[in-house]
Amino acid sequence: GVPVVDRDPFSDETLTDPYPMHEALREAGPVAWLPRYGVYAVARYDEVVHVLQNHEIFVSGRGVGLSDYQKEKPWRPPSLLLEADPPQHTQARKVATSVFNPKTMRQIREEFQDTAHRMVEELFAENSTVEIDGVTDLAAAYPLSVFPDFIGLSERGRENLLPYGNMAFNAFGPQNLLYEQAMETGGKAAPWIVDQCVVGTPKPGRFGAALHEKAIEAGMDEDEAARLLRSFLTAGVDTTVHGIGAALRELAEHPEQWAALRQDPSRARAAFDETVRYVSPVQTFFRTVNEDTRVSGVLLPEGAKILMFLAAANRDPRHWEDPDAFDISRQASGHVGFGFGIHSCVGQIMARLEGECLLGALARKVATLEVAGEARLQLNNTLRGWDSLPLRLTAA
Ligand code: HEM
Ligand SMILES: O=C(O)c1ccc(C2CC2)cc1
Repeated sequence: GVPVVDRDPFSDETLTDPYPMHEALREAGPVAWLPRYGVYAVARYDEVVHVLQNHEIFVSGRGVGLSDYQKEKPWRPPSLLLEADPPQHTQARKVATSVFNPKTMRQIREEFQDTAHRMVEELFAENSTVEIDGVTDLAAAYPLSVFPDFIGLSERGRENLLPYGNMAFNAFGPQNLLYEQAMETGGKAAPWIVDQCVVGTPKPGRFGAALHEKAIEAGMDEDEAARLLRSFLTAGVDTTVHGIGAALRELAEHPEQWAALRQDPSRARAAFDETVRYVSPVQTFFRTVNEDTRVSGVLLPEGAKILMFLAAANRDPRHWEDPDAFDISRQASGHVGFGFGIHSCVGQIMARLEGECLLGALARKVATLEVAGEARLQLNNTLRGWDSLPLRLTAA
């Protein structure tokens, strides 16, 4: 029979320190059974990639959280990207990438770089040694400074973005206390998000309006065009905040890696990518088995939910050399921190741009980056990231 791993991936204890569970899951076998939630689990690199690649069998249209949309009502109208299968997904993805693409990133690169440099400079306005909170002062401040303007959101109400994203990411998990609390707080942020997605609301000439135009051109109605933009507001902020926060934490915890980045700031993009592999800000996602199938000999019946441990796959010793080493010179390509296959992250080009700009600015302007106190995790059913990160920085 299938190896049973009787652990709760969504408990505060496991969310705080998931590594023993990742090891237990990888060692249990290619597929495991989680009796706590009645779902299958894959934690080895090869099996996670197998599930992500076979999107006709392991579908997204029935929800990529614990809830099966064929059996339960979604908490909000399903995403046209994340919670859709071909052919609907194919059309939405084509519209998304017609505006969200490398050319667009080249157009905004200078603006993103200037904002990062200015933000790092301002840290040292009063003193050449400062103590900051790496989350509020940098990891959250930077994405919230560049992303809403890029989309063309109204100046007022941007404080709704993080709570709304936090709700969406908790909603992929079970209806535990984290879920309930996030739905309460995020529910208050939802009206502003919904309003900002309405066709005609985003500032003309910015990405939100451009996306709407392309969606309407492609034959979507205004509700679909609004829902497509909702995807970017949902996924576009909490993820990069946690990705950048994770990079600051790991660089402060590994002085030799900080020194390597200082020595060559052009390694900033690679440092961010290694962070996404090593920390995996998006820890897990589900798929639903759409027809009886076998994975490494294990029969998975139609209707089964399968939980993919992206973070465990990103440290699988069967795939990675010295997986638990944070090494910015590693060739991290192929990691599943941004997913894999047809649903792979459509925003990764922006996440990488933000990470590269912020870490590059730090590497050029900051001599030392040190931990200055106890960091505090922000627990979430899907995301791993810091709530606060005391750091001490000295200017170069
Ligand atoms: C460090 C930052 C980020 C991480 C770790 C991340 C991670 C992921 C992962 C793992 C997936 C695959 C989900 C699945 O297979 O079901 C995904 C998809 C997606 N991401 Fe990201 N993401 C990040 C940043 C962003 C940003 C900045 C945006 C938008 C501006 C974004 C928008 C999306 C969208 C729309 C999808 C769905 C794509 C589809 O289903 O075709 N993400 N992301
Ligand atoms: O389309 C969406 O609403 C959406 C929500 C969350 C994500 C996570 C994976 C980053 C992606 C897309």
